[in-house]
Amino acid sequence: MTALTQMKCEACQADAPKVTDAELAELIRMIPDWGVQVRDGIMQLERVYKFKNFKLAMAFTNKLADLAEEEFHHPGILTEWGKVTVTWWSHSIKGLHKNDFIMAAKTDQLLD
Ligand SMILES: C[C@H](O)[C@H](O)[C@H]1CNC2=NC(N)=NC(=O)C2=N1
Repeated sequence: MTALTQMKCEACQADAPKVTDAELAELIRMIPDWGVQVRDGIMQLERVYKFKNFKLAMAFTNKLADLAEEEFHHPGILTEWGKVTVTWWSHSIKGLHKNDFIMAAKTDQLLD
């Protein structure tokens, strides 16, 4: 199977299918540092990245913003001194699409 980081996000229409439970179980194993949260009934992927200070946290945030624009798929981002909380879900389907797993894997690559 192609690595998530080699894939591109597809345009996610409102009628696009959410990932199935089986797909979720397979995909979440590919991004072991990410967790699944449910907020207001919406399933989301979330990871907290730690940094030495605010400047480094902000630099990561800006790289993530560029990635989101490149893929036209956007995360929730909470940037604080020394940490950045990143949350991925698909607004259009109010849940998780494969795009969110692709973007979580690509977010991890920003640390390289
Ligand atoms: C208006 C709508 O949010 C936009 O068309 C795009 C842009 N970025 C997006 N990002 C995410 N995470 N989900 C979306 O459904 C989405 N849609």
